[in-house]
Amino acid sequence: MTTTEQTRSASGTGAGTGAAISVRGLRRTYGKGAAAFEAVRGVDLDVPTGTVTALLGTNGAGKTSTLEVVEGLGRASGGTVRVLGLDPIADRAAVRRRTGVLLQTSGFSGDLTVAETARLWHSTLSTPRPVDEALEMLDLGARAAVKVSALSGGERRRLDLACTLMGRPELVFLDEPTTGLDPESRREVWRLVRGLRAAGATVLLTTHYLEEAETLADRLEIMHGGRIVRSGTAGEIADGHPSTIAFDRLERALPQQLAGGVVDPASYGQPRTVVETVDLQATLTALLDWARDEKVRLEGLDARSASLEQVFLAIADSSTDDRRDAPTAPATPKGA
Ligand SMILES: Nc1ncnc2c1ncn2[C@@H]1O[C@H](COP(=O)(O)OP(=O)(O)OP(=O)(O)O)[C@@H](O)[C@H]1O
Repeated sequence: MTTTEQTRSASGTGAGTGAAISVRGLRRTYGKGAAAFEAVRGVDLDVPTGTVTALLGTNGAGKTSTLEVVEGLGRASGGTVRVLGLDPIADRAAVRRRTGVLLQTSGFSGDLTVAETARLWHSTLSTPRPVDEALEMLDLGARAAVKVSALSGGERRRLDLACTLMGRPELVFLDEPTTGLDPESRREVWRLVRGLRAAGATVLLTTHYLEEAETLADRLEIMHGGRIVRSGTAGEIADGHPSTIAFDRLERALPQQLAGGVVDPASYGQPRTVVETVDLQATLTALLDWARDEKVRLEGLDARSASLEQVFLAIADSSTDDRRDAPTAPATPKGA
């Protein structure tokens, strides 16, 4: 059987029938009084049913703090969250039956074998796939008799995933699913995520791998400083950002028309000349025409369209994280 056949198709939650997750004005504050720190500062997020959404962000941006509230594992200080049309805390049992959660660390006991761990997990679920099948899906069949403490980091991550998918969830939360995996295992996880999506499941994942987000996700949400600062497809997000032309430093000045686009190369991590442009073809043509006329050789010439990586680095560099300085909003208990 394929992942597609195995994944429960939720009645009334097929692709295009609305948002599997809807978050409005989400706030989350840690601590109290002068020590209070507002990690999430008014997040709006919609995850359409049957799609994959990637939540990206710099370290400490607030991804896990957001995800925990949506998963029903943490309380919001303000705002509303609906998951499959339900409240993830008040309707925890109903939501849990229909969702699979992969945390950053699973906490499985190292003393149990892979099969024992999977069987234990199996016993907590209402309509799970068979243990053997779940282990085979993650290529762990041959490791069934091995103690969890003896598994490699990548094998442990695959065991976590096998348990997450065992309950045939229609909504799956994956917090950094491929961290610690080798490239081959990472691609295997990507294949599984695509299979889930093809079966009509909804996936919300966090990742630090931009390639992973670009490859897997229908939509990206980029967080910084507790807020979502960019949303859209990878193409939409990169579109508003300039393309770049880079080459080794020259002994002579560039013509005015090109010099205007020269930026600090350090922001691209390069000790070279970097020219930003919103019209790559026109600027590159002007540069090459000038180089030909002036008999200048442009060593190490490199021209590239805007990438998600550039946008991400620009967000991390330029926009400030003002959470530590700002007063926090009054904390309102969820459901109050
Ligand atoms: N229990 C807590 N008490 C106080 N501060 C916390 C707590 N949990 C998280 N934070 C802080 O909230 C901010 C957001 O943390 P969070 O883990 O949500 O970020 P993240 O985007 O998931 O980061 P990473 O990519 O590093 O995992 C960080 O500054 C973090 O130090």
